[in-house]
This record gives sequence, structure tokens and C-alpha cells, in this order.
Amino acid sequence: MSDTEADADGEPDAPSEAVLDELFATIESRKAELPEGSYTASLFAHEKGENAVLEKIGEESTEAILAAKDDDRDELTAESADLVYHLLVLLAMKDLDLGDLRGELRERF
Ligand SMILES: N=c1c2ncn([C@@H]3O[C@H](COP(=O)(O)OP(=O)(O)OP(=O)(O)O)[C@@H](O)[C@H]3O)c2ncn1[C@@H]1O[C@H](COP(=O)(O)O)[C@@H](O)[C@H]1O
Repeated sequence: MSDTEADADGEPDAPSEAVLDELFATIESRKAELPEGSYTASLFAHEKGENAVLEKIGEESTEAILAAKDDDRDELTAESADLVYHLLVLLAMKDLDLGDLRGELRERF
């Protein structure tokens, strides 16, 4: 779906540029509200959630590396998205946020 199409609610999609902020806000909301049936909430709710996230980061990193070695750009994109999502969950678990990440990156410019 392009940026200009409507989503399932009939509302226009937000610009893709904002997707990381929206995803992080959703993760923070899952952390605060712990809704039933949410994979993200389950990571925050369970004692072993942090280990599960760390394992996922390891797995997704390996899968991204393998996709790159195979020159499979679609797979690399998908694995990168899984990796970024789990990294954002980890930041939220450690009470960090996108501002911390942006600040660190900005300092390197
Ligand atoms: N971006 C993601 C996202 N990326 C990956 N995952 C989940 O992460 C889990 C593990 O990913 P894997 O690629 O390993 O998937 P898998 O098929 O289960 O693989 P195996 O573990 O079985 O090997 C799966 O359950 C995926 O659905 C995600 N779950 C949620 N989100 C975002 O988080 C929002 C909130 O979702 P809930 O978690 O449903 O509240 C969603 O709207 C999405 O925007």
C-alpha cells in the first residue's frame, strides 16, 4: 500500500517517515497497558520477556546476515524490520526511547 492510500479504518496512512515514532508509541502503550493477545505486551508481562527479546535480536541479526549473503533484498528488508522492532522493544524495556537513539546518532554527525 502506498503512503497515499487509506488503511483498514478508511483513514489515510500517516507518512512513512513517522512510522518509527508510531511503532515506538505503540510499544510504549503495550508496555503500559499490557493488553491480552498482544505479542509485544507478552514480552513486557513475562519474567523471561527480556531474554526472549535478546534471543530474537540474535536470531534476526543472523537471518539478516544470511539474507545479505544471499543477495535477497526482500528477505533482508523483512529481517531488518523484525530486528528494528525487537531493538525498539529492548529500548523500551530499559526505559530508553527514540530520543536517546536519535541523540546518540546525532552526536556522531
Ligand atoms: N513490528 C512488529 C513485529 N515484528 C515482528 N513481530 C512479531 O515477533 C514475533 C517473532 O518474530 P519472528 O520473525 O521470529 O516470527 P515467527 O514467525 O514467530 O518466527 P519463530 O519465532 O516461530 O521462528 C512474531 O510473533 C511477530 O509477529 C512483531 N510484532 C509486532 N509488531 C508491531 O507492534 C505492533 C503491536 O503489535 P502487538 O504485539 O500485536 O500488540 C504491531 O501493530 C506492529 O506494528
